Amino acid sequence: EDGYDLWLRYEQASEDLRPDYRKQISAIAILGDSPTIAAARQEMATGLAGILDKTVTVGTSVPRGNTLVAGTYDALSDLDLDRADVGPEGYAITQMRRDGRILTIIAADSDIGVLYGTFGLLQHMLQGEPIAGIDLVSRPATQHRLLNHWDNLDRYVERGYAGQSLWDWHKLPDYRDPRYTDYARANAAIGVNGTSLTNVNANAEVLTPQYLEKAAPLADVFRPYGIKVYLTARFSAPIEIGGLDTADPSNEEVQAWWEAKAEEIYNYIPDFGGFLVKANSEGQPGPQDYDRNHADGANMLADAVAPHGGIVMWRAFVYAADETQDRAKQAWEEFVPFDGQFRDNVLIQVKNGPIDFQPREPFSPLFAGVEDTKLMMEFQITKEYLGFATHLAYLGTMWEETLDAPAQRTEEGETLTVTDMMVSGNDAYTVSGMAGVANIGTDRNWSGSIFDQANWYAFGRLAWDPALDAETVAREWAAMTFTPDRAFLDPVVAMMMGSREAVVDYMTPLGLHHLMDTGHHYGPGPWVDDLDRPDWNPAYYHKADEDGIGFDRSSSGSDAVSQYAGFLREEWDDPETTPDELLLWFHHLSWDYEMRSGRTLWEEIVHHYQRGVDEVEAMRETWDGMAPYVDAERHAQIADFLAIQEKEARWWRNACLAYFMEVSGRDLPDGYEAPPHDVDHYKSLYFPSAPGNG
Ligand SMILES: CO[C@H]1[C@H](O)[C@@H](O)[C@H](O)O[C@@H]1C(=O)O
Repeated sequence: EDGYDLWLRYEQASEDLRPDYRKQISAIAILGDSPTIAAARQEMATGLAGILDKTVTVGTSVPRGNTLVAGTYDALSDLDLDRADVGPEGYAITQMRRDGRILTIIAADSDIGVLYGTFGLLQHMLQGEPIAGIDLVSRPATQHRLLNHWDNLDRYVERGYAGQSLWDWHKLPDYRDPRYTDYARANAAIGVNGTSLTNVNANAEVLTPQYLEKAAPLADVFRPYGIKVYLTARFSAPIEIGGLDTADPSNEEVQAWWEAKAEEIYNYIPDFGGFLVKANSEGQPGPQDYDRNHADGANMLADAVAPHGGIVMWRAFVYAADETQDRAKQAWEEFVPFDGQFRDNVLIQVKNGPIDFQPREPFSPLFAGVEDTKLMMEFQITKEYLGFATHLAYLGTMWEETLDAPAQRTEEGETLTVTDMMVSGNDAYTVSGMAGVANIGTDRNWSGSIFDQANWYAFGRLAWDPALDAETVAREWAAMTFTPDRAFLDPVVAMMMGSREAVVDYMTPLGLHHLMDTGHHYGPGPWVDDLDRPDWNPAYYHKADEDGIGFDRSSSGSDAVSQYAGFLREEWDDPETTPDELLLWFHHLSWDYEMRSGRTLWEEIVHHYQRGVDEVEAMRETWDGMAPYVDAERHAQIADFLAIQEKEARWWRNACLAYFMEVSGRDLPDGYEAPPHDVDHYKSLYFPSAPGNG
């Protein structure tokens, strides 16, 4: 057991369920004849053979007996079904009795809906649910559900902790690694329908014929699984590979170059999804280099792909040239003035928080800042700031917290969440999307650790249905990855549900952020204060001195709080009403500030760092007790990684506390163990061979 099969392990159903499943599914047919239907047939055969533990053939016409039958409503017209409102990608699964036999029916409007429904039924069974009387409809809430790979053409993955890039450009186009198919299956199983193959720190080369020829077979492999290929567009490509001397979006030659380039790409990949762009951020070229704005840049690319049905995802992760202003405010300031000026096929892709994928941030104020601009969520599945692949941190809770956060109030007093803002508009489905920065590489288990697979899974599920709760998703995943046995699921799901908060506690509690060491972003570095840009330094973010700690973003500080809706501005402007979780994000407070708990701020900080370590100890204990339910190989790897996590949770706790003790001149309150070393020791540690550096 090496984790390769992800959520597609198709273990046989329990003794309680198997006889009944077998009785209700004595014959199987999937009607239709596209490559997508063929993929559904193949998946159904493989899946049911495992679950029912018998040889399974999937026919192409409705057989006799208790039958499972799948197809589009058109293909199933003989059955005269009531059509459910499943939309272009959704499906319905129902049961009915006909002529004394049981029919289990998967129906959809499209072939891809049939494939999603196939996965849906298999997953239902893998999660240990009965199928008698099954009656469900599932359709995605968002239209574009994409993985973003930060993969370089030399197969190095930026912030990747799971080996090399899957895309073997050297052997493409001639060799189509079977792994590409498994990647497509795993993604289709969770509803992901797009993949951007290359790093947002883009290399223009990928747009040359040499690479397009290699990207085309990837698109061919993914197509039956409903997955479109996207590429990152380097804004200066017209200069680098086009021989022009400018990339100015108002220049007609530049526009014509992109139009021709789009045309060329669509010749290789007829259903190419479009471009993902990082511009004017961290040294990437962009329209501002020519005194143009984000809308000018995005619209030029949007016009080039529009005739072919493509979209542009333009990232809002920007760094303003003015490095003295609060970085948390920058995206809002660069995008809100252009609200309403972006083309219809442009989505602005916004990181969940205003800074950068920290263990906890408030949601990005952009989500409530624009009215006539389509926004899409960007989550980071790869755990750049949450312990890479070794630390167990289930991110479903973090994403749920963002998606469900109240963001705006209507005139009628109705509260709208971030999800509401993201999918708002007349036809939410057609104007919305979610992107996840992939954690996938060539490691046998794909994600660098078994539990990191849960984050890939949760991303897909929440992109499909942002209203799902994180616990349900964790349960689904754990049941399919290990066992639906409740004696395993209850403790393990509880462990997953608390895991991200443990990381917050031992890394950056109470609204602290960006305390990691520079470059690798793995270990603690709160003392770092000498990097070129002020806003690269942890010291810029925590502002700890002998009097207090925290970043004042209230109306008397940077006033970032005013980028939020009135009801939030009011709540967060005052430390007394700001929730503890965001306290030091918005306020600079004295070490003696009295917390709701009755502790002083200093005591509270210490309490959280300790709690984080305790929590990881408890996770190890939980996992030790799970040995009877998990194969030895996976159990041991997870146990080893938890041991690493505990060691490093202590490292974070001790290093941060030693540093804060030094700047504040305080000792630890009674009952807490002092860090074994002073801060100089932690400063002198360095982290060798960190993967994933930018
Ligand atoms: C791709 O660059 C990344 C960079 O490695 C990462 O450290 C930062 O968090 O975010 C950047 C971004 O999101 O563009």
